[in-house]
Amino acid sequence: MRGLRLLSDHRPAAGERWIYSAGFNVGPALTDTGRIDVELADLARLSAAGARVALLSHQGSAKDGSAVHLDHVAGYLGGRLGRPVRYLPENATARARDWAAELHDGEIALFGNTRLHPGDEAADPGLARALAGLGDRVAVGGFSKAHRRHASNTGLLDHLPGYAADSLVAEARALDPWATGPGRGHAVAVLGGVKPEKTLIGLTGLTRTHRLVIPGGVVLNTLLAAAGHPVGRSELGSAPERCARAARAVLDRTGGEGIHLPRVLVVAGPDGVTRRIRVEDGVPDDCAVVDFVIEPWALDLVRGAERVLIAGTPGLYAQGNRHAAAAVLAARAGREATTLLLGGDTVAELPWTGPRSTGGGSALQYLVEGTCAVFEALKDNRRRGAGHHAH
Ligand SMILES: Nc1ncnc2c1ncn2[C@@H]1O[C@H](COP(=O)(O)OP(=O)(O)O)[C@@H](O)[C@H]1O
Ligand SMILES: O=C(OP(=O)(O)O)[C@H](O)COP(=O)(O)O
Repeated sequence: MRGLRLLSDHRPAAGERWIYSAGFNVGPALTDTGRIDVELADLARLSAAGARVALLSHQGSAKDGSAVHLDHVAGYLGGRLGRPVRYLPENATARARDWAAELHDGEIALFGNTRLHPGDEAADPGLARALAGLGDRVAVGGFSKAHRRHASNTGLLDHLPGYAADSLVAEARALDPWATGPGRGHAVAVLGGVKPEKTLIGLTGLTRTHRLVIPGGVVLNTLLAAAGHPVGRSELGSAPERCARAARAVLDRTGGEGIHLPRVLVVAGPDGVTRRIRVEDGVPDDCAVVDFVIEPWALDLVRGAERVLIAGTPGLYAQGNRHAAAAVLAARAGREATTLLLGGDTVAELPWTGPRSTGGGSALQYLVEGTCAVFEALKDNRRRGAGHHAH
């Protein structure tokens, strides 16, 4: 965390024009509000000092049409902050810049979902420049996207002086003991979900530091395919070839040692009906892996581990495929404090009261690499004195 400008070191003044880059990647159902709650203290402090805050967040993706407007987040924020938070549905237009210029001292307004622009994820410099027109300084929160180099986080840092929000620093610091804690002898990681980072960073990195990795979700499907098992219509995620190469490299390096490959899988047929099959029989062409059975020896290691990380639901939990997840959680009952859940869907879906991080991919990157793209961009921003010509 050295070399960053910290928001906590800055005493905000009335009338200062801030952009606050947040990670409110939560759908209208607001199933889990953790990603909003972590930003409340920073926002309240800026507002109480009279700063004017143009709040920006991503949600969903332009790639699959899952990005929606964020009225639901503004409503929730207003309730929690005890003051109205308007949702202004644009962010890169002259109109949005006018709205930002008209904010009152202490006002917080949430501007359009940045993921409604394909250019956010493409780190379009023109979009970053337009977004930067909403303020004079940027506070970077949103730890859950700290591994991304997108227009709405690192892109803004090309134009404005950047400050690490307390939320960003606090979430990273909370992970430190999990990165530097016991090594192969004592730690177990459960991987799942659908995003490529679970394989590219999680499987690649955690097999070096953890006694046992239990792959689930797309990580398991990718490993099974890499090991030569037919996987039928199983989900292989958005970067199947890169993940397959990473899985093959892990298998070559480890010979499979320290990795749990199940003998029994739960597959769903085209009608959605599930049944158990043996891995050696292969997943039928019209079926997909949705869950699996963890071997008793592996559950013993989960039970005895000093620390357990769970990054991604190991099965399609929300659709009722809960066998692997339930077995892991049952094995950790009474040891909540040493069991960490990472990521949006994982935290929202699994019934767990222990520690959690709002970041899935970002937390894995931080744990494995010791930093994230956003921290490096903030350091670079400070070195360059970036944006200090700003009004
Ligand atoms: N075998 C599987 N096949 C398809 N999808 C899966 C499978 N296992 C888990 N998933 C999906 O992965 C989602 C979580 O993925 P991801 O976004 O990577 O996790 P997180 O948000 O916790 O980082 C779950 O909501 C679940 O629907
Ligand atoms: O949900 C997120 O990450 P996660 O699924 O790894 O927890 C973040 O909001 C980042 O979103 P993205 O993976 O669409 O860039």
